[in-house]
Amino acid sequence: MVTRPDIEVLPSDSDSDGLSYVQSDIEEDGGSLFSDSPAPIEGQERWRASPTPVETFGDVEMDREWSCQIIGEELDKDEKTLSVRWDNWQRADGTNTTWETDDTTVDLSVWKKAQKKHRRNLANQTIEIDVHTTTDVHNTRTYLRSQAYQEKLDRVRREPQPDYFADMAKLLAKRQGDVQPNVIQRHAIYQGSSSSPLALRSNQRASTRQQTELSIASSTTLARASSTVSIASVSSVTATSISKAHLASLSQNSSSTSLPTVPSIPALDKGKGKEVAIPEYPEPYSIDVPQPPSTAPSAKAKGKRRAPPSEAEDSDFSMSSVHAISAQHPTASSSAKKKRTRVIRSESSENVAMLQSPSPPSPPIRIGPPRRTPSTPNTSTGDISPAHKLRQLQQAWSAVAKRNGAAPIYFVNEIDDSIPELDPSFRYLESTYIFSPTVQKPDAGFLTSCSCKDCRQAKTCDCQIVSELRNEADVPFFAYTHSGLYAFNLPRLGVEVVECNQMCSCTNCDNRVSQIPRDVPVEVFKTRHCGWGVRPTINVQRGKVLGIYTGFVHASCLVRLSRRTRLPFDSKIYRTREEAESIPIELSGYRFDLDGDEAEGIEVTHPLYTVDSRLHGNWTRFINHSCSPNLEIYLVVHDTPPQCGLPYIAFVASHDIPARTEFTFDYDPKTLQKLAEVRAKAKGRKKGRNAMVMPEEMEGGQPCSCGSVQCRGFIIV
Ligand SMILES: C[S@@+](CC[C@H](N)C(=O)[O-])C[C@H]1O[C@@H](n2cnc3c(N)ncnc32)[C@H](O)[C@@H]1O
Repeated sequence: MVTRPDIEVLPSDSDSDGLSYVQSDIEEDGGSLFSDSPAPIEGQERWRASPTPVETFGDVEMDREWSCQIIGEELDKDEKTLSVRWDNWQRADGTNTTWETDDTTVDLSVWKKAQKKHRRNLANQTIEIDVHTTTDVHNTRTYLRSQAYQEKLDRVRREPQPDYFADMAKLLAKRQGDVQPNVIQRHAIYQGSSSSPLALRSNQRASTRQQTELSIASSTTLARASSTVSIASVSSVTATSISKAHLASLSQNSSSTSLPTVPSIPALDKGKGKEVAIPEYPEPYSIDVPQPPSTAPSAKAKGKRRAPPSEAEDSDFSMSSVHAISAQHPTASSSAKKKRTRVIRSESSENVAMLQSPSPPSPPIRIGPPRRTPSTPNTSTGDISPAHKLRQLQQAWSAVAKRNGAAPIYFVNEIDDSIPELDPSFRYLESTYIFSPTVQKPDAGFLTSCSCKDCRQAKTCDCQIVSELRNEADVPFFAYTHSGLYAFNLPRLGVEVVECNQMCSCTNCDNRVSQIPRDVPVEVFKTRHCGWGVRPTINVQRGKVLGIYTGFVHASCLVRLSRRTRLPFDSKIYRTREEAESIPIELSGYRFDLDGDEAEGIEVTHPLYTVDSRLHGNWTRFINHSCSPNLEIYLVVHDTPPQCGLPYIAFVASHDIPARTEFTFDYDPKTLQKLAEVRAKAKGRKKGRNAMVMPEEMEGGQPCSCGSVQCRGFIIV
């Protein structure tokens, strides 16, 4: 109300739709405000005054009250002109609006307040408008809009800004699910010596491998067009202002906390395992030595696939549990059987339950020479018999295997009363690695994925196109047969089979053979000359893929990284691979270099890793060497890009293997070649000694007890 001495101004209804904006606030084309206004002349100011002159009232009666409403405004470059509608005045032609300058005595407060409110609403609605401090507001379409920007900017400055980086971290974490948001860092090029135990050796030319520098900056080299998640796409949906460097630092920060945690008591099964059809096995601890069926079930018939378990899911059982159990173990009682039934049915708490429930009465597992009487646990002292410990191992390992959809693992000792030497903290991992904090496992977004219908067509399956598995015409080919057996068609040792992965749209394709849960039950048994070994309880067909070597993966140049990691066998910290190789031979036999396939002297361009199965691992850690082996190994990847040096080592039957025949593989196939060369040179020396001549670099090997007629006499571990 009020104000101008000569005019009474009615308050305008600030919320009414009657607010009229002479200068449209949604004028998108930057053109003139009115359709009849002349088009702007190039180079001229856009903010030109309306050609309409400001009216003067002349000699109007000054003593009467004038009521009016502001109905709009027009903006010039520097000043605002208001359109005012007079209630008790009109021209001869009936029009009753006039233009008033901004310095009018009309009370503008209500109008301004209404305008401000309107602009605020506009600013709120236009959430798609990014606020950039660098934006020149004069490039926006209208003055009102630029005001809205300005007000929004002011508000954003006053209020906490959205944290794009936190959002991005959340997004990454969400996308990766269980997978840790790791990104491989740049690693210095390392000259690999490839002389460590169980090395996969071959004449592979490193030059055929691509350089692995999986920093975010170079991620595009890995993110093929078919990748369903790429950093590029991630950034585009969030804030374009996030630099890749920022993102990299984010990922790397998050990865610093990403060491997979391995619970000492396994986490409860939250149903993941239920996706898998778990074959029926005899209850692990209620069996005698299992009787092998006549034929091995085929992978296709039995092996339903499952998503690869997370490390935590896969892990499981520690020997300390054995001790915990043994301390509580009561004598067998009738109630034990009931409890046992409950435990077995309750998959979700299988290992936890093991700690609480007594073991069943001793089953007749054969242990020790037949003449000995099996000892029973002495509950008063906490001592338990070797037979009992074996049973507990069998239960525990089989429980984890079962949780992962895999067949049982039995333990048998028909030689003496020893048990396998396992560290008390040993944990069973059926099919995954545990990563050291220094290993930056690349996130799943870097995986190349496929969307093909038939992944057997290697040349059209995007996953396999990146593989080096190619024929002479450089065409990719499939690594497996139609019945899911390994085809033995790798051009050379060291070439990785690239299987389909979690990002592929095929969920159950034929290119996932090594990911099928093991359906061959195995028996860890005491051998006569080579410590503990392992054998199948059923016949195994040539080409059958049996499992992968699991363990703790660390960068090869840092064997021991953290004082928190308990390594009772070996407490020294090794800074280099050379130092690491100085560890006692009896301990080094459980390490597998993942780059052992590289030809010596050739520059290795990806980080070097070693899998150590002393504290974590599975049944494959018991596979002994033979100079006439019945297993072969090959490299396979499905949850890391092929170029980053983190393949799995898969074991495959290279012959038909009858049930209860020991599994063996050649720890160092390349030795054969070297040996032939050295022995050829040694021709002419005393006969008989020739057979045992060792190449210099093989000195330090240990005598081989494989018993094969083709025995080379020593093994390098
Ligand atoms: C990976 S472990 C195999 C499991 C091992 N036998 C055990 O009892 O734990 C490798 C170690 O087994 C022994 N070994 C394997 N094959 C052997 C062979 N042919 N002759 C002698 N010892 C062998 C060596 O001590 C070697 O360091």
